[in-house]
Amino acid sequence: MKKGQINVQTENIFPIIKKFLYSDHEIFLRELVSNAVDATQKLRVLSSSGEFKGELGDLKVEVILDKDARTLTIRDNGVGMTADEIDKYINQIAFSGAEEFVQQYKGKEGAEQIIGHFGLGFYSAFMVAERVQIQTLSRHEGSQSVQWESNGNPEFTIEEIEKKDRGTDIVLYIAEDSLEFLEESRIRGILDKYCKFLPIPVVFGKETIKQDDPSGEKDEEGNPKKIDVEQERQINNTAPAWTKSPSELTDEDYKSFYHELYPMTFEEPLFHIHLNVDYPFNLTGILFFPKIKENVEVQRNKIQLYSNQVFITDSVENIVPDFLTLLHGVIDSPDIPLNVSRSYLQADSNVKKISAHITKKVADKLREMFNKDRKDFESKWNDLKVFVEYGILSEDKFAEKAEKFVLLNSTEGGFYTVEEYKEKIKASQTDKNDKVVILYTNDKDGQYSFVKSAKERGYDVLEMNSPLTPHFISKLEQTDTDISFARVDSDSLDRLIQKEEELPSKLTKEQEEAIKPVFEEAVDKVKFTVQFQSMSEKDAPIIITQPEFIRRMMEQQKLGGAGFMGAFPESYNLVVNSNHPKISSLVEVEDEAVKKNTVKQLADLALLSQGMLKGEALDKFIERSIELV
Ligand SMILES: Nc1ncnc2c1ncn2[C@@H]1O[C@H](COP(=O)(O)OP(=O)(O)OP(=O)(O)O)[C@@H](O)[C@H]1O
Repeated sequence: MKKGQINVQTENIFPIIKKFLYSDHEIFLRELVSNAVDATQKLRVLSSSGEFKGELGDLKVEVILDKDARTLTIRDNGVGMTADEIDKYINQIAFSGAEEFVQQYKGKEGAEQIIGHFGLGFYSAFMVAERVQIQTLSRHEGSQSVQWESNGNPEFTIEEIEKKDRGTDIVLYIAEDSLEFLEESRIRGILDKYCKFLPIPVVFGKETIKQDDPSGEKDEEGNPKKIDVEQERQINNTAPAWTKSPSELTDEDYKSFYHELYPMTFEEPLFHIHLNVDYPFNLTGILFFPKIKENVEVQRNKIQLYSNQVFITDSVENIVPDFLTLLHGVIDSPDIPLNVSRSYLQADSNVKKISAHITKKVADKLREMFNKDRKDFESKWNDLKVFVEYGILSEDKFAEKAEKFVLLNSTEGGFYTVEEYKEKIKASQTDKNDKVVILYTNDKDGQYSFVKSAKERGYDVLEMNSPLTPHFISKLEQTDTDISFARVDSDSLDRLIQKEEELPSKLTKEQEEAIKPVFEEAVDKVKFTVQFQSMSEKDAPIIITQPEFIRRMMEQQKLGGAGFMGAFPESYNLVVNSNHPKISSLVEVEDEAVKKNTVKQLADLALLSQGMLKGEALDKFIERSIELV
């Protein structure tokens, strides 16, 4: 047997790093600015541990665009590098000086905030530059400044230069195919996206601000005169709200941070959760609950993922549980790697732990709000319900906890937990098979007559009109097999909540069969099935129902999630109340035309009461009604 070591040829691996390491070329700026921030943070750590004795000065990172020279420079006044350090950290790909530093200074304040991990980030510069220079002066006293240069061949040169200030300039000579990175607006956009909350000031370009005139001159109204002053434009807020402790922040601070995150959103969030975990992983962040209205989709992709205040991504699907993507806010964890690829992120075990933790925190927060101030919780319920229902449907762990605070809303106005509601209606709405039948409407006005009849019988009707209702109630039925849900218009009340006693019918089976064809003729036979039922005389002569099961399946299918059933044809029951005087007296009518007309009119009225009478049929109905008047 022979042992060996796989040999990596730099010439071959280099193009791969350049082209494929990051799918998005703009990432190079995030990497270089992160390195510059690291370099200044390191200096802070060294200074506080007494190893660096010089002046820190104003630590900052500058991004400088020179369109004429076609260069983009990232400048810092951090630790700098000696020629030896360049050799060690830059010339050896995938040897991370950052990782080495963190190991060495473990436990020292600030050391954990170092961003780099892999020792690859610097080379992302070659995704956009045809030539890169590092001009650097190390923090060590009496150091010689040096310049490293390479066109990514991968040969490099290193030479002594004159550089007075401590720190590093990374100079990118932008390549022909990447000229977009010489546009000020493009660079500004990238910095805004990735660097908005970095812990060291990052400046780019200039801005004009108004300042009191130092000469002390006053305007006409006697106020200090303002003059325009040009100053460096700082991109970032170095101490964003999530890095502070909740006790330092007021509700207003949270709201203004929300608007800092989403400048284009005007609505206020409902409430927030401040995350702060040290163990078993590090995580900070603030999650905001937006008002979730009907449309679930537009809300997504608002959570921003950061690692040590460096923006990573805002498409967090598959990283946090699906239902959490409805929330807004920031999650920051140094344990989330600055990603090499998305699939890497998804597979990362820390990322998985983090998402389980957030799910738990969110459920706990809702539970706490419910327990602490139920009235307030109820007042927010309309905005919360889609989120909670979605959570229950998609995460079993969340569902277990949410059982205690998910609310049902009666059309009479009250809010009940499932347990409370069951208790409330048990006496009147338990059927002969001991099922507690929960009646609901998704459209109080559209199903008005059904809701009214149910109430006249002493039943309660819930209002359930979220887009997730069909899935949600199926889930509740699975969890508690003692209950079943039925929309008020899905059958006659006698059938929906079957009791022992059945009313006797005023018509014999033969009589029903004899007049049935007249009803069948009055409506579209494919869509409607005619049935006779002995209901109360006070109920309507005809009602149109749509069986709960089929309708729910159709709705679930529309939402996605029950696609296996194939398309359902629209189908309804035309339920004829054999005890209604208008129906029972039909058998005595001799004149066929009168009989037909009466049935047609009654059927149309039933359709009309449900908004199902349209077009030509409606027009004919009106004509016939005028005739009758
Ligand atoms: N501006 C800089 N000032 C001082 N040292 C730097 C600077 N940029 C890079 N370095 C050194 O070069 C090393 C390699 O940088 P590189 O970006 O390739 O990797 P990294 O930052 O360690 O990890 P990552 O790939 O996660 O960014 C750094 O760890 C650091 O020691």
